[in-house]
Amino acid sequence: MEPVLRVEGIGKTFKDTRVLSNIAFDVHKGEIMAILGPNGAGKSTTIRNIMGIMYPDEGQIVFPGYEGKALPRHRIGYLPEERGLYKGVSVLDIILYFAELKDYPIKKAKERALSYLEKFDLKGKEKSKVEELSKGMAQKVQFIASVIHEPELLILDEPFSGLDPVSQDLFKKEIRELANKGTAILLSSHQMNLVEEMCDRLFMIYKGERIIYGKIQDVKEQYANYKCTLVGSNEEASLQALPSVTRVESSGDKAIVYLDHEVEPAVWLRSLPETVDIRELSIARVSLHEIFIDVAQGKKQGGTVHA
Ligand SMILES: Nc1ncnc2c1ncn2[C@@H]1O[C@H](COP(=O)(O)OP(=O)(O)OP(=O)(O)O)[C@@H](O)[C@H]1O
Repeated sequence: MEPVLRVEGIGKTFKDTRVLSNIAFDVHKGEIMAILGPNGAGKSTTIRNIMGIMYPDEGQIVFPGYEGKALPRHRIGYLPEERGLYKGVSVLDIILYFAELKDYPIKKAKERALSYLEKFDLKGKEKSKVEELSKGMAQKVQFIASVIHEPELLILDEPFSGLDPVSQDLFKKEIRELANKGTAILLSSHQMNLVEEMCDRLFMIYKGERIIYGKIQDVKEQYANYKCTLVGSNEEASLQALPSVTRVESSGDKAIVYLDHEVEPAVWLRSLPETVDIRELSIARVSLHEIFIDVAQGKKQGGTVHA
């Protein structure tokens, strides 16, 4: 796959605090690549280095299609973490202003803006001033402004923060459609469960360092053991004593039984003794969030998984 952006071993220190160490990943055409990590992990600092808002102390940012040339800003769309649009300007004018900044044809931009406003439930708001919009509406307008010029690379810093679930779904759908049309997308989030279903690859960062990098499916296969959620009257100790159980978390009649990496769910189910009381049972892989907690707490070794 064609990389549109290559981050090569960047490091950054503020005063005497090291906030990024040897961060390296690619973003390919047509994929959604997520930088995931908790607050303060270094996601925005990584993005600001890519955008040339600040410069890395070590390593470099490379746009392989533009070898040796300056950052191709007109080919990049950027939704910064700090939201903010000129408040006194109308919705349509602000979007067209962004299109003009990127040298995008205004007539085409206007058509695209109107179609996006309709898609995002903002039809009729073209002439409203930004200050008259709700926070979520303003965020939709800022998103439109970041994609109006059909960027090759789209960088979204925490695109879902502050959105209600319906708007989150709208954004998720739109981001997926853009990737399907070939846009390379890099998005950052600390809401792992939200991006779990939509990203193709991920880079998990913790305290400025990579802890996992790879395809979402490979990460899940390598790190995500199965867990069995069980409702029934069972003693925690008796569940803990079952074969291939690594740990049990129980609350009342509900228990989550975490299984060894090697376990085949069907084989494990057949091995359960008749003494286990089962009123409800489901088996699923643990979530990215749980993988992250385990790796960050040193319970599992992180690394690159067929990146
Ligand atoms: N300009 C700066 N000067 C000094 N320290 C900074 C600066 N910018 C960021 N940092 C520090 O770098 C670290 C990483 O911050 P960053 O904003 O990249 O995290 P993040 O992963 O985006 O977090 P969040 O999810 O909270 O937005 C933090 O410890 C932060 O305090």
